[in-house]
Amino acid sequence: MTDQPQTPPGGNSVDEVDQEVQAELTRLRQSIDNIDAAVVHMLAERFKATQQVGRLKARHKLPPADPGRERQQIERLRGLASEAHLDPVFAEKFLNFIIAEVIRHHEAIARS
Ligand SMILES: O=C(O)C(=O)C[C@]1(C(=O)O)C=C[C@@H](O)C=C1
Repeated sequence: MTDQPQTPPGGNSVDEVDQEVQAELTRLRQSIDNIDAAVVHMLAERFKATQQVGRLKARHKLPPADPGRERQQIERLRGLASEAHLDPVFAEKFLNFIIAEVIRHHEAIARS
């Protein structure tokens, strides 16, 4: 990730690019950093909510996973992604990745 060469073969080094290009890159990266921070904060809030779901499920001996609910979420998210011009396949993979982690947490709560 960070060990990529700074200068591709035949390309410009970071020092060589025009100052305007550098300024544009810096501006865009600031925006990316803000978005990444928002994603982290939103994920933290989501995990706070799912931890509560995990405790509720454990207390009432409900199974950690709910495949029916997941199907609904995936359908909904794929629709939202398409409307937002985001690849729905990526959106589905992303949601599945998060849900797999949530199920792992639910299982740990149920065992504890
Ligand atoms: O809604 C639930 O029942 C949850 O446990 C939350 C959640 C999710 O992360 O959205 C996680 C696991 C389930 O399979 C479905 C959804």
